[in-house]
Amino acid sequence: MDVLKDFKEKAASNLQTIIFAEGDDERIIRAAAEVEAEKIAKIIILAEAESIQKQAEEYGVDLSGIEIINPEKSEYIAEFTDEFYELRKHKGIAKEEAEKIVKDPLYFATMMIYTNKADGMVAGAANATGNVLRPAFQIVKTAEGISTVSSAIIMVLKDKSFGEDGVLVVSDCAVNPAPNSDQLAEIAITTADTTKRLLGFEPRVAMLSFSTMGSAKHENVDNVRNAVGIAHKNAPHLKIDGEMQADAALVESVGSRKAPGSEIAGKANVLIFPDLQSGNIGYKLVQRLAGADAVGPILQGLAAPINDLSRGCSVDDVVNLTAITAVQAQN
Ligand SMILES: CC(C)(COP(=O)(O)OP(=O)(O)OC[C@H]1O[C@@H](n2cnc3c(N)ncnc32)[C@H](O)[C@@H]1OP(=O)(O)O)[C@@H](O)C(=O)NCCC(=O)NCCS
Ligand SMILES: CC(=O)OP(=O)(O)O
Repeated sequence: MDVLKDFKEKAASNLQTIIFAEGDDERIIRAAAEVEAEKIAKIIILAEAESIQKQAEEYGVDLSGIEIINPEKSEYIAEFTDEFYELRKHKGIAKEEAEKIVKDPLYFATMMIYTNKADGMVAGAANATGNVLRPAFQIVKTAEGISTVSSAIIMVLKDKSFGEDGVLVVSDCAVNPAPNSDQLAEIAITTADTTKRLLGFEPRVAMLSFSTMGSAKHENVDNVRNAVGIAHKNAPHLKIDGEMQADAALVESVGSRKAPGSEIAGKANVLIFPDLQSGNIGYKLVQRLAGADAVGPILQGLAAPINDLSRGCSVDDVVNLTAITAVQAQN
């Protein structure tokens, strides 16, 4: 299974328009040229035309075929101001403030999605996650039936004995700092759905903790245990189990000792972290120490495909996340 190659091929089979909001970042410029050259998606990039062309020349990359829009001077500003004002006037926003906000590249790009001028968006190489999330929450909002937006990361490991032939989906590593049991259950169910949709394999979801099946007592453990109960009630068809430690989730011999009888222990291919501290730290440790590819964060539960990057991303990370965003946009 070469999931990253598969995403690129699927994206190329039905080209979507993806907008990059951070046109002054070298990795974004290089990735835009690569995505266009490999015909993974059609790219719109937000930048000042002269300045980005100068940068592209300096890097020796070709941006021909890529649409460049300067939000400050765009013909869409009046339309976006009116639309954004309508969306946010209940929060007491003034028209002048709305105009200033939609010129911000992250808001402008999100308005491009909202008004169907682009199919998906990738940002976060130069901006912290919260700055990418806020316009998404305010403008495109949540998909039907979703109350908590979260994120999934596809981890492609060197060791194929873990997860699904070396692929693990982990969540939530980017959005919810301290999810309660209801939110944790929703994160687990949504991540199982993302796994099935994007990767096609049957999710086996482990709800992680520092305790396995009652081995430790603490309110944080209770939060995870309650989430497992809620997830079972709300999605009885899904294979979800816990609470369990990471070794019990991933290693058969440990899983059978700590959680005998569990159909997930030792076989998990989806890991749900109990909170954002463990999730964000956990995925970065595996990425950096085990040399895994970490694609995402892929936002789940938004009404449109808008995805975040880590500021530590490489050009390859941007290209891979763009392919996934394009595949999401096809659905
Ligand atoms: C997501 C985040 C930016 C929102 O926090 P905030 O700026 O304090 O915003 P608020 O809580 O006031 O919410 C802003 C809006 O987003 C909505 N919202 C917040 N979290 C949400 C979630 N998880 N799902 C859906 N909607 C959400 C709120 O309902 C609100 O909507 P409204 O403005 O229409 O009323 C914040 O939770 C955050 O910073 N998360 C951590 C991001 C991060 O640093 N990750 C680590 C690196 S990847
Ligand atoms: C996902 C993430 O951790 O993003 P950043 O590195 O930009 O904070």
